[in-house]
Amino acid sequence: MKVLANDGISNSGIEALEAAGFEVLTTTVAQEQLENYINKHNITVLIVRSATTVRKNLIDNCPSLKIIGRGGVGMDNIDVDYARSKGLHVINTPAASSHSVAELVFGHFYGLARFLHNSNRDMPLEGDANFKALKKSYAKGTELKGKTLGVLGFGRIGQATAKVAIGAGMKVVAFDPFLEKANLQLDFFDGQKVDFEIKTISKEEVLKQSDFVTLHVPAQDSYVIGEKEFSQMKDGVIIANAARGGVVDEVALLNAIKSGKVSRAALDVFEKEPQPEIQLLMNPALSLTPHTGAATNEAQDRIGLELAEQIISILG
Ligand SMILES: O=C(O)[C@H](O)COP(=O)(O)O
Repeated sequence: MKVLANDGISNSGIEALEAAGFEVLTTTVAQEQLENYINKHNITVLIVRSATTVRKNLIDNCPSLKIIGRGGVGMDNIDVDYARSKGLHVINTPAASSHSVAELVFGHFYGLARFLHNSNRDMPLEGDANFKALKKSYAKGTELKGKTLGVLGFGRIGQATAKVAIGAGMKVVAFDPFLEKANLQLDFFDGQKVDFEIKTISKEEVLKQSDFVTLHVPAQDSYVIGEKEFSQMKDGVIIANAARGGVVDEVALLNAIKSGKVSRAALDVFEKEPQPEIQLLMNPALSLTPHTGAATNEAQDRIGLELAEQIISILG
Protein backbone atom coordinates (compact mmCIF):
# COMPACT_ATOMS: atom_id res chain seq x y z
CA MET A 1 0.00 0.00 0.00
CA LYS A 2 1.18 3.50 -0.81
CA VAL A 3 1.45 6.47 1.51
CA LEU A 4 1.87 9.97 0.11
CA ALA A 5 3.40 12.36 2.68
CA ASN A 6 2.70 15.51 0.72
CA ASP A 7 4.13 17.98 3.25
CA GLY A 8 6.93 15.63 4.34
CA ILE A 9 7.36 13.13 7.18
CA SER A 10 10.33 12.35 9.45
CA ASN A 11 12.75 9.53 8.60
CA SER A 12 11.59 7.74 11.75
CA GLY A 13 8.04 7.71 10.34
CA ILE A 14 9.20 6.53 6.91
CA GLU A 15 11.28 3.73 8.43
CA ALA A 16 8.42 2.51 10.63
CA LEU A 17 6.00 2.51 7.69
CA GLU A 18 8.47 0.79 5.35
CA ALA A 19 9.25 -1.85 7.96
CA ALA A 20 5.51 -2.63 8.00
CA GLY A 21 5.47 -3.00 4.19
CA PHE A 22 4.16 0.40 3.10
CA GLU A 23 5.68 2.34 0.22
CA VAL A 24 6.18 5.97 1.27
CA LEU A 25 6.24 8.73 -1.35
CA THR A 26 7.53 12.11 -0.20
CA THR A 27 7.07 14.10 -3.39
CA THR A 28 5.35 17.44 -2.79
CA VAL A 29 2.53 17.48 -5.29
CA ALA A 30 0.93 20.87 -6.09
CA GLN A 31 -2.58 21.22 -4.67
CA GLU A 32 -4.22 21.33 -8.13
CA GLN A 33 -2.41 18.15 -9.26
CA LEU A 34 -3.05 16.18 -6.11
CA GLU A 35 -6.22 14.44 -7.30
CA ASN A 36 -4.53 13.13 -10.46
CA TYR A 37 -1.44 12.03 -8.58
CA ILE A 38 -3.41 10.13 -5.90
CA ASN A 39 -5.46 8.32 -8.55
CA LYS A 40 -2.52 7.60 -10.85
CA HIS A 41 -0.43 6.14 -8.01
CA ASN A 42 -3.32 4.45 -6.20
CA ILE A 43 -2.52 6.15 -2.88
CA THR A 44 -4.14 4.61 0.21
CA VAL A 45 -2.92 7.08 2.85
CA LEU A 46 -2.52 10.82 2.38
CA ILE A 47 -0.43 12.53 5.07
CA VAL A 48 -0.39 16.33 5.23
CA ARG A 49 0.74 19.14 7.53
CA SER A 50 -0.88 22.58 7.24
CA ALA A 51 0.26 23.38 3.68
CA THR A 52 -1.96 20.90 1.81
CA THR A 53 -5.72 21.18 2.05
CA VAL A 54 -8.01 18.16 1.86
CA ARG A 55 -11.49 19.31 0.89
CA LYS A 56 -14.71 17.53 -0.15
CA ASN A 57 -13.79 17.43 -3.85
CA LEU A 58 -10.53 15.66 -3.26
CA ILE A 59 -12.20 13.19 -0.90
CA ASP A 60 -14.99 12.49 -3.45
CA ASN A 61 -12.63 12.12 -6.39
CA CYS A 62 -9.98 9.88 -4.80
CA PRO A 63 -11.71 6.56 -3.99
CA SER A 64 -8.42 4.79 -3.21
CA LEU A 65 -7.91 6.89 -0.05
CA LYS A 66 -8.58 5.12 3.24
CA ILE A 67 -6.75 7.36 5.68
CA ILE A 68 -6.05 11.08 5.86
CA GLY A 69 -3.30 11.76 8.38
CA ARG A 70 -2.50 15.20 9.77
CA GLY A 71 1.07 15.37 11.01
CA GLY A 72 0.33 17.87 13.76
CA VAL A 73 -2.62 19.26 15.66
CA GLY A 74 -4.89 21.64 13.73
CA MET A 75 -7.21 19.94 11.23
CA ASP A 76 -8.74 23.12 9.83
CA ASN A 77 -7.19 22.28 6.43
CA ILE A 78 -9.15 19.00 6.24
CA ASP A 79 -12.92 18.44 5.85
CA VAL A 80 -12.80 16.02 8.76
CA ASP A 81 -16.51 15.35 9.29
CA TYR A 82 -17.13 14.88 5.59
CA ALA A 83 -14.19 12.48 5.22
CA ARG A 84 -15.42 10.45 8.19
CA SER A 85 -18.95 10.40 6.81
CA LYS A 86 -17.48 8.81 3.66
CA GLY A 87 -15.85 6.07 5.76
CA LEU A 88 -12.30 7.44 5.75
CA HIS A 89 -10.15 7.43 8.87
CA VAL A 90 -8.88 10.89 9.78
CA ILE A 91 -6.02 10.91 12.27
CA ASN A 92 -3.69 13.49 13.81
CA THR A 93 -1.00 13.72 16.49
CA PRO A 94 -2.42 16.14 19.08
CA ALA A 95 0.23 15.74 21.78
CA ALA A 96 3.46 15.38 19.82
CA SER A 97 4.36 19.03 19.27
CA SER A 98 3.08 20.76 22.45
CA HIS A 99 6.47 21.31 24.03
CA SER A 100 8.03 22.58 20.79
CA VAL A 101 5.30 25.20 20.43
CA ALA A 102 5.76 26.20 24.08
CA GLU A 103 9.50 26.65 23.56
CA LEU A 104 8.94 28.75 20.44
CA VAL A 105 6.61 31.04 22.38
CA PHE A 106 9.27 31.47 25.03
CA GLY A 107 11.95 32.01 22.39
CA HIS A 108 9.83 34.93 21.21
CA PHE A 109 9.10 36.18 24.73
CA TYR A 110 12.74 36.18 25.83
CA GLY A 111 13.73 37.78 22.52
CA LEU A 112 11.04 40.46 22.76
CA ALA A 113 11.79 41.21 26.41
CA ARG A 114 15.40 42.06 25.43
CA PHE A 115 14.74 43.35 21.89
CA LEU A 116 16.79 40.55 20.28
CA HIS A 117 14.56 40.58 17.20
CA ASN A 118 15.78 44.12 16.48
CA SER A 119 19.27 44.21 17.94
CA ASN A 120 20.40 41.25 15.83
CA ARG A 121 19.60 43.28 12.74
CA ASP A 122 20.88 46.60 14.11
CA MET A 123 24.37 45.60 15.24
CA PRO A 124 26.73 48.12 13.61
CA LEU A 125 29.33 46.83 11.17
CA GLU A 126 31.81 49.33 12.59
CA GLY A 127 31.94 52.33 14.88
CA ASP A 128 32.25 52.72 18.60
CA ALA A 129 29.66 55.50 18.64
CA ASN A 130 27.04 53.35 16.94
CA PHE A 131 27.66 50.49 19.35
CA LYS A 132 27.22 52.79 22.34
CA ALA A 133 24.07 54.37 20.89
CA LEU A 134 22.63 50.94 20.25
CA LYS A 135 23.46 49.79 23.76
CA LYS A 136 21.55 52.79 25.08
CA SER A 137 18.54 52.21 22.85
CA TYR A 138 18.23 48.61 24.08
CA ALA A 139 18.79 49.45 27.75
CA LYS A 140 15.17 48.97 28.83
CA GLY A 141 14.84 45.21 28.68
CA THR A 142 12.65 43.31 31.13
CA GLU A 143 12.93 39.98 32.94
CA LEU A 144 10.24 37.34 32.59
CA LYS A 145 10.81 36.15 36.15
CA GLY A 146 8.16 37.49 38.50
CA LYS A 147 5.82 38.52 35.67
CA THR A 148 2.37 37.06 35.00
CA LEU A 149 1.67 34.97 31.91
CA GLY A 150 -1.92 34.74 30.73
CA VAL A 151 -2.75 31.61 28.73
CA LEU A 152 -5.88 31.68 26.57
CA GLY A 153 -6.81 28.10 25.71
CA PHE A 154 -5.58 25.65 28.34
CA GLY A 155 -5.37 22.40 26.42
CA ARG A 156 -2.18 20.43 25.77
CA ILE A 157 -0.17 23.30 24.27
CA GLY A 158 -1.45 25.90 26.73
CA GLN A 159 -0.49 23.62 29.62
CA ALA A 160 2.96 22.89 28.12
CA THR A 161 3.49 26.65 27.85
CA ALA A 162 2.41 27.09 31.48
CA LYS A 163 5.02 24.53 32.55
CA VAL A 164 7.80 26.40 30.75
CA ALA A 165 6.53 29.65 32.32
CA ILE A 166 6.66 28.17 35.81
CA GLY A 167 10.22 27.00 35.13
CA ALA A 168 11.00 30.59 34.11
CA GLY A 169 9.71 31.91 37.44
CA MET A 170 6.45 33.35 36.13
CA LYS A 171 2.99 33.32 37.67
CA VAL A 172 0.44 31.65 35.34
CA VAL A 173 -3.23 32.52 34.95
CA ALA A 174 -5.37 30.72 32.39
CA PHE A 175 -8.73 30.85 30.65
CA ASP A 176 -10.43 27.97 28.89
CA PRO A 177 -14.17 27.84 28.21
CA PHE A 178 -14.13 24.02 28.45
CA LEU A 179 -11.95 23.53 31.54
CA GLU A 180 -12.31 24.52 35.20
CA LYS A 181 -8.88 23.34 36.28
CA ALA A 182 -5.88 21.38 35.05
CA ASN A 183 -3.46 19.12 36.87
CA LEU A 184 0.06 19.69 35.63
CA GLN A 185 3.24 17.79 36.38
CA LEU A 186 6.71 19.35 36.28
CA ASP A 187 9.40 16.79 35.41
CA PHE A 188 12.88 17.53 36.70
CA PHE A 189 16.12 16.32 35.15
CA ASP A 190 16.82 14.03 38.14
CA GLY A 191 13.50 12.21 37.86
CA GLN A 192 11.65 14.23 40.50
CA LYS A 193 8.09 15.15 39.67
CA VAL A 194 6.01 17.93 41.16
CA ASP A 195 2.25 18.00 40.68
CA PHE A 196 0.23 21.16 40.85
CA GLU A 197 -3.17 22.44 39.89
CA ILE A 198 -4.16 25.56 38.00
CA LYS A 199 -7.76 26.72 38.22
CA THR A 200 -8.92 28.65 35.18
CA ILE A 201 -10.39 32.15 35.58
CA SER A 202 -12.41 34.40 33.26
CA LYS A 203 -10.92 35.67 30.01
CA GLU A 204 -11.32 39.26 31.16
CA GLU A 205 -9.51 38.57 34.43
CA VAL A 206 -6.65 36.86 32.55
CA LEU A 207 -6.31 39.87 30.25
CA LYS A 208 -6.42 42.28 33.21
CA GLN A 209 -3.71 40.49 35.21
CA SER A 210 -1.20 39.49 32.55
CA ASP A 211 2.12 41.08 31.56
CA PHE A 212 2.48 38.48 28.80
CA VAL A 213 -0.43 36.81 26.95
CA THR A 214 -0.23 33.70 24.78
CA LEU A 215 -3.00 32.06 22.75
CA HIS A 216 -3.40 28.30 22.34
CA VAL A 217 -6.85 27.93 20.80
CA PRO A 218 -8.04 26.23 17.61
CA ALA A 219 -9.06 28.12 14.45
CA GLN A 220 -12.49 29.70 14.87
CA ASP A 221 -14.97 31.96 13.12
CA SER A 222 -14.42 35.07 15.24
CA TYR A 223 -11.43 36.79 16.84
CA VAL A 224 -10.41 35.70 20.33
CA ILE A 225 -8.41 38.94 20.69
CA GLY A 226 -9.80 42.06 19.06
CA GLU A 227 -10.20 45.73 19.91
CA LYS A 228 -12.28 45.05 23.06
CA GLU A 229 -9.85 42.47 24.45
CA PHE A 230 -6.83 44.73 23.80
CA SER A 231 -8.56 47.48 25.79
CA GLN A 232 -8.87 45.07 28.75
CA MET A 233 -5.12 44.32 28.83
CA LYS A 234 -2.39 46.04 30.87
CA ASP A 235 -0.58 48.90 29.18
CA GLY A 236 2.64 47.68 27.56
CA VAL A 237 1.58 44.01 27.47
CA ILE A 238 3.55 41.56 25.29
CA ILE A 239 1.50 38.97 23.40
CA ALA A 240 2.20 35.87 21.31
CA ASN A 241 0.07 34.04 18.76
CA ALA A 242 1.45 30.65 17.77
CA ALA A 243 -2.06 29.17 17.46
CA ARG A 244 -3.83 30.10 14.23
CA GLY A 245 -4.05 33.12 11.99
CA GLY A 246 -7.44 34.74 12.53
CA VAL A 247 -7.63 34.32 16.30
CA VAL A 248 -5.96 37.72 16.76
CA ASP A 249 -7.36 40.70 14.83
CA GLU A 250 -4.19 41.93 13.07
CA VAL A 251 -5.60 45.43 12.40
CA ALA A 252 -6.54 45.80 16.08
CA LEU A 253 -3.07 44.51 17.01
CA LEU A 254 -1.35 47.13 14.86
CA ASN A 255 -3.55 49.83 16.43
CA ALA A 256 -2.78 48.54 19.93
CA ILE A 257 0.96 48.70 19.14
CA LYS A 258 0.56 52.23 17.83
CA SER A 259 -1.24 53.37 20.97
CA GLY A 260 1.32 51.70 23.25
CA LYS A 261 -1.24 49.30 24.75
CA VAL A 262 0.81 46.42 23.31
CA SER A 263 4.54 47.10 23.57
CA ARG A 264 5.66 44.12 21.51
CA ALA A 265 4.17 40.96 20.02
CA ALA A 266 5.16 37.65 18.46
CA LEU A 267 3.37 36.12 15.51
CA ASP A 268 4.03 32.61 14.21
CA VAL A 269 0.73 32.46 12.34
CA PHE A 270 -1.05 35.00 10.19
CA GLU A 271 -4.50 35.84 8.87
CA LYS A 272 -2.98 35.62 5.40
CA GLU A 273 -0.67 32.64 5.09
CA PRO A 274 1.70 32.23 3.36
CA GLN A 275 1.70 35.94 2.52
CA PRO A 276 1.28 38.00 5.69
CA GLU A 277 0.35 41.68 5.48
CA ILE A 278 3.34 43.90 4.73
CA GLN A 279 2.49 46.18 7.73
CA LEU A 280 3.18 43.20 9.99
CA LEU A 281 6.41 42.28 8.26
CA MET A 282 7.74 45.85 8.56
CA ASN A 283 6.73 46.53 12.18
CA PRO A 284 9.70 46.70 14.61
CA ALA A 285 7.47 45.79 17.57
CA LEU A 286 6.87 42.35 16.07
CA SER A 287 8.97 39.22 16.33
CA LEU A 288 7.96 36.93 13.48
CA THR A 289 8.35 33.28 12.51
CA PRO A 290 6.85 31.48 9.49
CA HIS A 291 4.52 29.01 11.30
CA THR A 292 7.39 27.02 12.83
CA GLY A 293 5.84 26.12 16.20
CA ALA A 294 6.07 22.39 15.50
CA ALA A 295 9.19 22.62 13.37
CA THR A 296 11.72 20.83 15.59
CA ASN A 297 13.48 17.55 14.90
CA GLU A 298 12.06 16.13 18.12
CA ALA A 299 8.43 17.07 17.43
CA GLN A 300 8.60 15.89 13.83
CA ASP A 301 10.16 12.56 14.92
CA ARG A 302 7.34 12.02 17.40
CA ILE A 303 4.75 13.06 14.80
CA GLY A 304 6.15 10.71 12.13
CA LEU A 305 6.28 7.76 14.52
CA GLU A 306 2.79 8.39 15.93
CA LEU A 307 1.30 8.64 12.45
CA ALA A 308 3.07 5.43 11.42
CA GLU A 309 1.78 3.59 14.50
CA GLN A 310 -1.80 4.71 13.88
CA ILE A 311 -1.65 3.84 10.16
CA ILE A 312 -0.20 0.41 10.87
CA SER A 313 -2.82 -0.32 13.52
CA ILE A 314 -5.67 0.69 11.17
CA LEU A 315 -4.43 -1.04 8.01
CA GLY A 316 -1.86 -3.54 9.27
O1 LIG B 1 -1.48 22.53 13.84
C1 LIG B 1 -0.28 22.29 13.95
O2 LIG B 1 0.14 21.16 14.24
C2 LIG B 1 0.71 23.40 13.80
O3 LIG B 1 0.10 24.57 13.40
C3 LIG B 1 1.89 23.04 12.91
O4 LIG B 1 1.58 23.08 11.56
P1 LIG B 1 2.65 22.52 10.51
O5 LIG B 1 2.68 21.04 10.65
O6 LIG B 1 2.18 22.95 9.17
O7 LIG B 1 3.99 23.11 10.86
